[in-house]
Amino acid sequence: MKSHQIIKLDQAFQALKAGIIVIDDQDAVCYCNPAAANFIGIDVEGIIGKKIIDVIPNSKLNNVILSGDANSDQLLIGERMFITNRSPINQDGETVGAVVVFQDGSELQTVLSRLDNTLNSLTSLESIFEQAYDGVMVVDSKGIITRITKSYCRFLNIEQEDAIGRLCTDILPSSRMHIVAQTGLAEIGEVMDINGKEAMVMRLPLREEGKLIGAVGKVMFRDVRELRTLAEKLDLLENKLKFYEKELKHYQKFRYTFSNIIGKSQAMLRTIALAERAALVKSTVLLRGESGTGKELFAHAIHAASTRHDQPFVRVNCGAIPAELLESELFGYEEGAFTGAKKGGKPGKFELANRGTIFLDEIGDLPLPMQAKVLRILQEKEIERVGSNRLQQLDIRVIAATHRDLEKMIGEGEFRRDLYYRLNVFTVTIPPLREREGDVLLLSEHLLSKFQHELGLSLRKLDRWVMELFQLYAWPGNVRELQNAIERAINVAEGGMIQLKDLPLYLQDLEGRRGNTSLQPLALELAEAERKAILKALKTMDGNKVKTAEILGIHRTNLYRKMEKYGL
Ligand SMILES: Nc1ncnc2c1ncn2[C@@H]1O[C@H](COP(=O)(O)OP(=O)(O)OP(=O)(O)O)[C@@H](O)[C@H]1O
Repeated sequence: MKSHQIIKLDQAFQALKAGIIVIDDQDAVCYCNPAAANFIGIDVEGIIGKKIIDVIPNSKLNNVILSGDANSDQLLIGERMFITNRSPINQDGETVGAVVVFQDGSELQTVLSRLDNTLNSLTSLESIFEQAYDGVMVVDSKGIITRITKSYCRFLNIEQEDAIGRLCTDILPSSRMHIVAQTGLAEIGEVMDINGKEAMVMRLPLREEGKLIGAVGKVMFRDVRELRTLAEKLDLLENKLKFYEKELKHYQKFRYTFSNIIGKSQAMLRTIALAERAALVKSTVLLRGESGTGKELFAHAIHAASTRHDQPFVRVNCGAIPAELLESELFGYEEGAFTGAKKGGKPGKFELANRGTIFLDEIGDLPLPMQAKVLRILQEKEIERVGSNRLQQLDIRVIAATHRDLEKMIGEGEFRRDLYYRLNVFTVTIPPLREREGDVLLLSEHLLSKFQHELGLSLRKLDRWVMELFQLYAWPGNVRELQNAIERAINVAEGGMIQLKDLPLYLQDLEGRRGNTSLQPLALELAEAERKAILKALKTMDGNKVKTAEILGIHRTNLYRKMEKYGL
């Protein structure tokens, strides 16, 4: 029975994954199972009978025989680490040998190093939790505080160790963390009283595998007044943004189409037809015509009817931008290009108009040095911001306009001939109002209803004399002048009719030459002839008023008075 048991025990040892070695009191190995032999790397037969020190030099098994005490630790055999357990074997009160059981520790080592890593991450997370978040509290499902940041404790006037383990309402009566931990419903942006201050907080439920396990609360703003200031700032910024967006849209969008151009006279119909053709091609368009004839209106309409209508339309008034700013306005600049340059730089008008149309209004007023630069861009179709050496390709359609006599300017060296040729590809000349038969009344009606609509007034009409005067007058300021006269008249007229007395004084003066009862077209004809004569003389004398007065045979002050009267 006993031997039967021993055989079974030996079989069990043979099968064991752990290594077993037994030594006698002479330190010689008397038993070694296959697992131990495998760990050591020698056959069982080669181990039996050998001194343990020759088999495993650092086994420390002989110490167990000497001390008679069991111990356990880690043992390195070659590169591998083993967990060892050593025990003395006693017989009749004497130590007759020792047994060591060793088990592969590599798996344990992996687990241990993972645990080490986890502990390290936990420490980092703890300090992040402390530092990154100002006031954070975590409670369990019953509302007991399990974690709370030091700064929150300072805010609540409590020690961290006194807070942990307490019910949240014990340290903060207005707390609702226990409720969120029960309902599972987040509360975000709630205002609560903390130590007499209105703070803004958020409370979020914590779940593990779908089950509610507690809640986390965070102070978003210690004092809602901070938030109000912030909101005000944000509001201001939003408003500014909206304003600039609107400005940009307004500025980058066409405002008129051909349908907004009023005119049925032959001269005007021909001009519109030509401009409509210009809209269909990509060529540069040069709009010419006296001031106030509608050149800008045509530029918008041409862009609106072109394939680029959904791209920017950027207008540059070449005469209105100071010469020293013109370059940066047109070409843009890089950050740091000059003192006062905006952070991040600024795109120029050409860049803003990319893929769309640039309208170079008053091109005749462009200073000579800039004419050369603009010409280069029109030729090369690429742009370089001020302070940059990066060229940007441009896809731009150019419409230019001027009321000035470019040919004369070229003769006087004020306008570059090469730029003139570049611009003078598709020229549309808009006739002055006095050459558009019938258009004055048509435009007057249109402008009357437009202004009345804008001002919310009931319909007013032009009386017979005003109509007559409007048709006789030469309108040197063209549609703009007519527009101003009608706007003024609408504002001063009483009743349903606009009369001569409602017109600007210089127009009334023309009318003043008539008799008291009825309009005398002859008087108006005379006035018109006088106006034309003055205009012609002024033109011939290049605007020199002393010479003009001389040639007309009138005194200079008289000339000034008449010029003012005729709006010259
Ligand atoms: N045919 C028209 N129909 C309706 N409104 C017109 C017409 N022509 C001009 N206007 C209006 O007259 C005003 C002057 O027109 P615009 O500014 O286009 O003239 P311009 O030739 O560009 O003048 P300037 O040479 O002084 O810049 C604008 O308010 C415009 O809307």
